[in-house]
Amino acid sequence: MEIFSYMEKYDYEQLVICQDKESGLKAIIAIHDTTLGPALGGTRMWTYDSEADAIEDALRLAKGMTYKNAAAGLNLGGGKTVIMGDPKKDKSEELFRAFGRYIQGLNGRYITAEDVGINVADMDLVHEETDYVTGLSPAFGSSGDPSPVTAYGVYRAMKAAAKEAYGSDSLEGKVVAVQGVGNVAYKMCRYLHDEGAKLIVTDINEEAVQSAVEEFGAEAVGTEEIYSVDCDIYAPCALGATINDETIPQLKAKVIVGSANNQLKENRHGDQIHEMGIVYAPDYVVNSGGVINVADELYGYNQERAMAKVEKIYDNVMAVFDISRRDNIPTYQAADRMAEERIEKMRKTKSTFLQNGHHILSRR
Ligand SMILES: NC(=O)C1=CN([C@@H]2O[C@H](COP(=O)(O)OP(=O)(O)OC[C@H]3O[C@@H](n4cnc5c(N)ncnc54)[C@H](O)[C@@H]3O)[C@@H](O)[C@H]2O)C=CC1
Ligand SMILES: CC(C)CC(=O)C(=O)O
Repeated sequence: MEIFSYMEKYDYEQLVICQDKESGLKAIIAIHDTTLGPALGGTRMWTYDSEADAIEDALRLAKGMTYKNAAAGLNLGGGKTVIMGDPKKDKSEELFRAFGRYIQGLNGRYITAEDVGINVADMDLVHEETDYVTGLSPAFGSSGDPSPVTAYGVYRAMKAAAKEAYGSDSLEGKVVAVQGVGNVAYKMCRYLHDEGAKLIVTDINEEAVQSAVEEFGAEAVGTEEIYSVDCDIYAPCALGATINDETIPQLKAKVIVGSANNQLKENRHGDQIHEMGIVYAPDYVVNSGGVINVADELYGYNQERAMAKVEKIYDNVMAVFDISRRDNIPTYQAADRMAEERIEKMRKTKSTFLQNGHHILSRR
């Protein structure tokens, strides 16, 4: 990848490569756009095949956060970190504290939280070195693990998409094919099961699958089978790019709603599923519950206030469907339009000179 051309094409602000020999830290912090405020986005720890893959993932995820935060109505820009390493083997206090020092060095331009491979205890270690971290233990007066709230938001989004596709938002009797039953999806499955949905699940982690079978009476299928099962709703909840040339022809679902980031491999796949009449609830509108919850920490965490905003994910998804119908565009474009319009309006508002500026972080 030609890094500068890529950054120029999608208007990225900054890419920070962090290396610490002592702890083995190899982290990439990508900041996409800070028009709305400091960039907030989680840290992912993953065994990437190459440095180029890691950089590309950080960049793509950071841009997604700009749109997610804007569409959710947050006064925050978009950024993300990836740490190259195996979350089962390579974690240490030194690594997370070294990482925390790099974040502190950005002086509030970027605030982090959990993502795949990272937990609350890891973020507590990062907090030893920086204030610019959220999703800390409730013992710090913080909001804790964002995944239960993300799960609730995805469930609400699924109800909105069901309303759009079937005229009723009840999920009773609906068959939902869940790809990846990790932190978010497992909790999402509980809401679906309680409402009477039938679950088909897959995961590379056998234990997680077994638990879903036992607790929710889910049917287990292989990782490649999940695309072609007979179902009403496909819920991609593992990693990104699963809506692609190979999988689209296999899909039987009428609705796609899941927690994974960057579900469309390319935009043209969003066009394709739109033409097929599939109701696609755009990923970053659907999975914004976690970031809405951790962002509330910046005002002094209040669970009731945060959950009131998470409830609105239902309306946000509906607003995307309305824009899609009004402008006759696929839903992924409708979501982008909603986010971009907000960023542009705020860019104009913020162009008025203010002596000492005002910053969301000054409230902490
Ligand atoms: N945790 C959160 O609050 C948020 C998570 N997300 C996104 O949701 C997705 C899931 O996140 P978490 O549940 O936190 O992560 P997780 O790591 O707990 O869960 C992911 C699950 O997918 C499974 N998996 C990986 N590759 C697979 C494959 N090829 N086929 C089937 N299963 C596979 C993993 O074994 C794991 O159980 C990620 O894309 C993440 O970026 C988005 C917003 C917030
Ligand atoms: C998990 C979050 C708190 C933020 C994030 O990185 C995301 O929404 O993808």
